[in-house]
Amino acid sequence: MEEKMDEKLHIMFLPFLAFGHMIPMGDMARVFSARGVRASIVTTPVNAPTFSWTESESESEIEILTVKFPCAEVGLPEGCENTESVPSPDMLHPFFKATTMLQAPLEELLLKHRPHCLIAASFFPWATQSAAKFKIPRLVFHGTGAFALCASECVRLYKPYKNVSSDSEPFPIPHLPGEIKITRMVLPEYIKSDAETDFTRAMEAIRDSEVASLGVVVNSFYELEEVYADYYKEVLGRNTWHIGPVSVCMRKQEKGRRGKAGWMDEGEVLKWLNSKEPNTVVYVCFGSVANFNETQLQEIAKGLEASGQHFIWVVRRSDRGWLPEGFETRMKGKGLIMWGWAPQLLILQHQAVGGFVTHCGWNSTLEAISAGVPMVTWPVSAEQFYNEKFVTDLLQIGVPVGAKQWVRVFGDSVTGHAIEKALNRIMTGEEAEAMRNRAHKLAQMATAAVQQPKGSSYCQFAALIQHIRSYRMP
Ligand SMILES: O=c1ccn([C@@H]2O[C@H](COP(=O)(O)OP(=O)(O)O[C@H]3O[C@H](CO)[C@@H](O)[C@H](O)[C@H]3O)[C@@H](O)[C@H]2O)c(=O)[nH]1
Repeated sequence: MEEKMDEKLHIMFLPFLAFGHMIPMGDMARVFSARGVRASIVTTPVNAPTFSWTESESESEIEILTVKFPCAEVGLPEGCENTESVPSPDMLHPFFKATTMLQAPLEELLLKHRPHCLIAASFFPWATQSAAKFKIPRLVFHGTGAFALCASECVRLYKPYKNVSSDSEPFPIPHLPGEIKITRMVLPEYIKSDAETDFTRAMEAIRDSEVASLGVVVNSFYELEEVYADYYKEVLGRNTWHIGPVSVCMRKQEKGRRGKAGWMDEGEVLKWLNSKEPNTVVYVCFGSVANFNETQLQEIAKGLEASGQHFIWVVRRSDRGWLPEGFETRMKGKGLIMWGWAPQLLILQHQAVGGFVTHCGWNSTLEAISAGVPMVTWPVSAEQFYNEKFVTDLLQIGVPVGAKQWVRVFGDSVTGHAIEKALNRIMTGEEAEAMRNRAHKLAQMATAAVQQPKGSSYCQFAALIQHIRSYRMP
């Protein structure tokens, strides 16, 4: 590209069409915009409202560019434009196919707007090549932290699961600093199988495009995972910039507007929390993908009731028939069920919240770390079992509930008693106190990381901008 030192830098964002990507990339675009960069986000019409944090469009500093999502072309119902609205697991394949068809419309936008850099989600492996056609560098956004990126790459490279005799035999992840032990049960099937499938080919394309890209932006901060940030960069050879936690930079009025509209007005939720003492409420939420069957939901209800703790529990369905008899009446004032979606960031940051039962999606994990809240870890799928190890073994700010099996969407079964026990461990007693102290220190570090002029993420952001400005595509 031509000399660009004087013109306003323009970064185009292409988030994957899932809340776990759209939310942090939206936050990230806000961070870039707040630091004087022109930011635009490419998405589809149904997902566009996810990126409107302000009352009116004219107030927004971020340009939203929409492209049509080819639902009909792949046999998806009209309006099915993000992973949450995919009606059944067998429709995920057409959904992914439709995402590959966004390549041509993206290229039209790249040609028209000529950004200085494209930050695209890892699930768009073709984005590196598309951007290169216009001599635009591409950065990759994975959505997860350096620890999980390193752990999964070491498992892929060294295949340690081949040398154990049973699914439950623990083995260390070779070459990964820290003697981290896992079992074959926490690995997805596609990793363990030698068969070549569409999925394994897609994963390979993702890796190749990452290597060919300008580098990786990580929503995390260097001090949190120093050893792994260095390992990812120096041993695995990826150019990386840790510029998070991006959610910490969101303005107060934007925090309740992430994702989609909640089941309850945020003012009402805060009022309810204000009526509780500090560190007495448990927040229970499993992100935007994981799900549980009715038996498991009943066990969660039993565990919450038996623990005696106050709680806010987000349940991603609207029918109530499965609730234990009289549960809502008994829990009146004590517990709040939010049917659908909650303003998670505001809840985690409230002083009444003292514990978080989480599936260990990276955004939830990092949001809890940044808010100084200890966790009960209940991983389900994706890279969540690695994040659990990070929280429990390395950071020591959480206790595992005991989920042992990687499952695509529906979580492994856990008894109410196990939930009650884990809740008591993070909420009361000496162990809880020690975890809370460690969590508070990490939260202070997270805030310091994004602060000017010396915060590590603040500085890495400046270095990234400098790198983009001076970079010349070969
Ligand atoms: O009621 C809710 C539920 C979720 N959230 C927000 O939604 C995001 C959820 O993200 P995450 O915790 O990462 O969970 P998933 O939605 O499951 O995210 C997917 O994407 C992540 C990033 O790649 C991965 O780490 C996960 O494993 C993967 O399942 C977070 O910002 C939450 O604050 C809300 O605001 N309200």
